[in-house]
Amino acid sequence: MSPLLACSGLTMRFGGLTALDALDIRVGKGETIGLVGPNGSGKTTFFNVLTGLYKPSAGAVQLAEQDLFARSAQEIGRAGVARTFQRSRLMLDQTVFDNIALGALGRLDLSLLSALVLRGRFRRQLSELVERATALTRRFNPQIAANLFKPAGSFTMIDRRRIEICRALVGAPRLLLLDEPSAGMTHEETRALMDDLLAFREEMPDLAIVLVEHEMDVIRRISDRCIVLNFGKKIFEGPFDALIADREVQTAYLGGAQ
Ligand SMILES: Nc1ncnc2c1ncn2[C@@H]1O[C@H](COP(=O)(O)OP(=O)(O)OP(=O)(O)O)[C@@H](O)[C@H]1O
Repeated sequence: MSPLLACSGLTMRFGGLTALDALDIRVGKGETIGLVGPNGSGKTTFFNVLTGLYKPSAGAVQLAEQDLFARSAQEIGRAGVARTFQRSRLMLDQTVFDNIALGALGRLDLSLLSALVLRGRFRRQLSELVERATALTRRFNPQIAANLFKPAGSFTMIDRRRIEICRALVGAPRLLLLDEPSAGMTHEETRALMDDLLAFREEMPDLAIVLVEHEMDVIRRISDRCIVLNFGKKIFEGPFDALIADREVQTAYLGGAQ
């Protein structure tokens, strides 16, 4: 069976710097991949290329056999790729609902024609979106669902992360890219968020996840398979236990690789 995501020879150059070097990465439907590597190894660049923020220099990207190489961020989003960012991108003075609704923009018809002429359909779309946002946030924390129209800034750090994940999920993606969800959180908060994600995966078994994370405990708990990057190259692919034992990975983390 062909994988959900298939990247081959994926390369991203910034002038003389090769940030992604002929990467071959495959992700199956429902699989969770832990993507690790030292600082500057290309993890976020991989996400930026996959989501259309950067135009790759060479290679091929397919999602469910649909060619996504160098497509626009909107097209890629519509094809089913969603992400969260390392640094929060929530609009803190806007409501939780407004923040989550942004994740569904590509799938809604928000044209003036729709708003003026097809008012019934427009209202239906909006109320469906409120229902979806309520259901999603309730899975993570009922308190968020109960306060959907309060500003996102009035929530704790972990709830803000949950809201960001809900924003990524509201468009019903097939592939979810999580960029260091534990950043800025305590160990307890990280553990609670991982519990959420594990519970979530049970409910959405077809959703594929690529998780960038420095916390090895998180990678161990949540990944079906791990991939390690170093200087934009894939240096390891396999189960977590083998990653920990791998000499090249150890050298990359301790420095002095290459
Ligand atoms: N827009 C850009 N312009 C020029 N160089 C860039 C750009 N984005 C990333 N890079 C470079 O590409 C390389 C990979 O960076 P990237 O942010 O993808 O690494 P990372 O593995 O995500 O690191 P970290 O773990 O610190 O987030 C780095 O050398 C970085 O400086």
